[in-house]
Amino acid sequence: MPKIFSSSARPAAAPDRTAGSRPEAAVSLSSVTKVYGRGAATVHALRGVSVDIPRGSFTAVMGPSGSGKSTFLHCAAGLDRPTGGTVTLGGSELTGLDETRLTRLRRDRIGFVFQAFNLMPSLTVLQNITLPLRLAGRRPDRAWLAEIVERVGLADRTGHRPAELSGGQQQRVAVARALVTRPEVVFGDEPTGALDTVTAKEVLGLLRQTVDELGQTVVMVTHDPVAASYADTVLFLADGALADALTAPTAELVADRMSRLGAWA
Ligand SMILES: Nc1ncnc2c1ncn2[C@@H]1O[C@H](COP(=O)(O)OP(=O)(O)OP(=O)(O)O)[C@@H](O)[C@H]1O
Repeated sequence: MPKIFSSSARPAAAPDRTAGSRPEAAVSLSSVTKVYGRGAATVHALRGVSVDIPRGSFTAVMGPSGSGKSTFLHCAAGLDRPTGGTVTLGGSELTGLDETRLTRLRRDRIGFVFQAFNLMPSLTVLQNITLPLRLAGRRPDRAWLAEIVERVGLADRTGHRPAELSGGQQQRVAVARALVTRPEVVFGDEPTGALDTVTAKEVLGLLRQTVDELGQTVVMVTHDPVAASYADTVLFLADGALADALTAPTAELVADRMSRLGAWA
C-alpha cells in the first residue's frame, strides 16, 4: 500500500537544496479539502491535502482519472476556492482574499499554460506574450522580454499570429506569456496534451530550463509518465488524497507507481 500523507507528515515536493535550511515554499497547501455537490451527490474531490512546493522546483501531479488533479491545480492556483484548509502563495494566503484581490494576484503572480494554448487569435506573438502586462497596466521590461522571446525560440516570429504557427510554437508563446510577469509559480494543466511526442519534449525541455536557469517554480498536471519524468518530484493523488511522491523520477518508475495506484488496471 502506498503511504498516505497526513497533514502532520507533510511532504516537501522536492528535496531541500541547501543543507540545514528549508527553502521557502512557493506554494503551500495545508489540509485542503474540496467538496462538490451535496446530499447523495456529494463528491470529496480533495480530502485534506498538505504539501509544500519549494521555490525553483518542477513538480508534476499525477493520479488516476477523477483522483483530484485538476481540483488540486485549480485550488493551488486560486482558480477555485477550497472548501476547507489554506493555500499560501509566496507568503500570501489565497483563501482569505476577496474576488478582486484574487483576480489581481492570479494576473500578477501566477502564470498559466493550458493544453489548448488559449492564445488570442487576433493578436501577434509579441502582443500575446505581453498581454498579462498590459492587463496589469505595467510596461514590459525590454531586456526580460527579449530574453524570454529568445529562450522560447520565437525571436523571428514576433509579428506572426497564432494561426501562422505550429502547435509547439503556439505553446511556446503560451510559456513566454506565462513567464512575462516573473510569476511566483507557473501552473501547467496538461501543457503537452495536445502536442506530438517530439514537440512535447521541446516544450517540456523549455519548462525544465526555466526551472534550472531562471529559478522558476513549475507545477504541472499530466497523464504522461514521460512528461512527469522532467520534474524533480512527482506527487501522486488517489481518491482526493496524496498517496505517494517520487523524487528524481524516470518514466518507468512513474508508470510503475501509476499501475500500483490502479490507474491503468
Ligand atoms: N464542478 C464539479 N462538480 C461536481 N463534481 C466535480 C466537479 N469537478 C470535479 N468533480 C469531481 O471531483 C472529482 C475530482 O475531479 P478532478 O477533475 O479534479 O479529477 P482529475 O484527477 O483531474 O481527473 P481527470 O484525470 O479525469 O481529468 C471527480 O470525481 C469529479 O467528478
